[in-house]
Amino acid sequence: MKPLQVEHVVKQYGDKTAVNGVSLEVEAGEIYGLLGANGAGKTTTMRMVLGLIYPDQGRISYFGKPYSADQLRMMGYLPEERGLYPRVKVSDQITYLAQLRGISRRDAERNLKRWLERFEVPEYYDKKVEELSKGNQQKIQFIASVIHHPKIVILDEAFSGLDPVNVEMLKGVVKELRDEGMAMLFSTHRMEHVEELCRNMTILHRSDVVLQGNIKQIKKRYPRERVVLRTAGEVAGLEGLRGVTQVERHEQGYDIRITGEEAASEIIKLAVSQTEVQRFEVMEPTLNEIFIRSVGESHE
Ligand SMILES: Nc1ncnc2c1ncn2[C@@H]1O[C@H](COP(=O)(O)OP(=O)(O)OP(=O)(O)O)[C@@H](O)[C@H]1O
Repeated sequence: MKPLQVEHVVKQYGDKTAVNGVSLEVEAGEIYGLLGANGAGKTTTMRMVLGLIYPDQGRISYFGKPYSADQLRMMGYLPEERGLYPRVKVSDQITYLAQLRGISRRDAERNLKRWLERFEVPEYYDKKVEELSKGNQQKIQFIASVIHHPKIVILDEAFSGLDPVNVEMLKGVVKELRDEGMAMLFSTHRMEHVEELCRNMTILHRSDVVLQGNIKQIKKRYPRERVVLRTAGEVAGLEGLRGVTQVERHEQGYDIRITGEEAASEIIKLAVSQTEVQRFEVMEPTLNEIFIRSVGESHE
């Protein structure tokens, strides 16, 4: 049984369709990317998955069953708008939330201590939330979403407000939870995080699914139109080659836009005839490029 199955869900607010027939499945041990421009329908989809709002049409199942209070206990949610009480002590707040999700106070305290150690901030146990920096509050909010060992977790912009060191730390934790079998629905505007963490994704645009599937396979469907060339010296005449549309010169070499892979072999021939080539690579499109393209295409 899949932890999470969303089938053709539709949600309307008055005559505005916020989500128009979205289907997706998240496996155990998978981080699933949910992407889309502002207003695309991501939050509405996540709220339906959480049972906070009901779909007008379609179905959502959790390990093959419809929504119930038991399902709520096996879910965790990191909302984009953080919602901790500033004046309440971290330990009181998190153990309270954990108890609401069905675990004993003793287990909650033990789990919290373990999590604070994992995040290298054990001293926060007795601190009030308002005493912590924004990034450190974010760690506490993350702990709140996983303290009860949920089987399905929804992470909305999990890394926002964190410095690069803390982003890496939280990424490490997210990967560990994935490897332990958690199913995660991961929504973000940061494509590089999706690229690194997710196997499958859905891109929504104006309430519709515009692109969906395995990220590696999706990338293979798009042409390779960028060449990275690193050389010891100058290469003259790149702009004049057939199929080359743009040449950017950098300290270490060139980034070149091409219309097809034939142009790539002309580039390497020209470069080796003039200087030492240190790196030559015809790049796959980035997820960022694919996102802009698919959202752009659906605009048209
Ligand atoms: N409670 C509501 N009442 C009316 N319209 C709503 C409501 N919630 C969302 N919408 C509309 O539904 C559409 C989808 O909104 P949603 O919040 O799901 O987008 P999103 O993808 O999460 O956007 P963002 O990236 O900006 O958070 C938007 O046009 C929004 O204005």
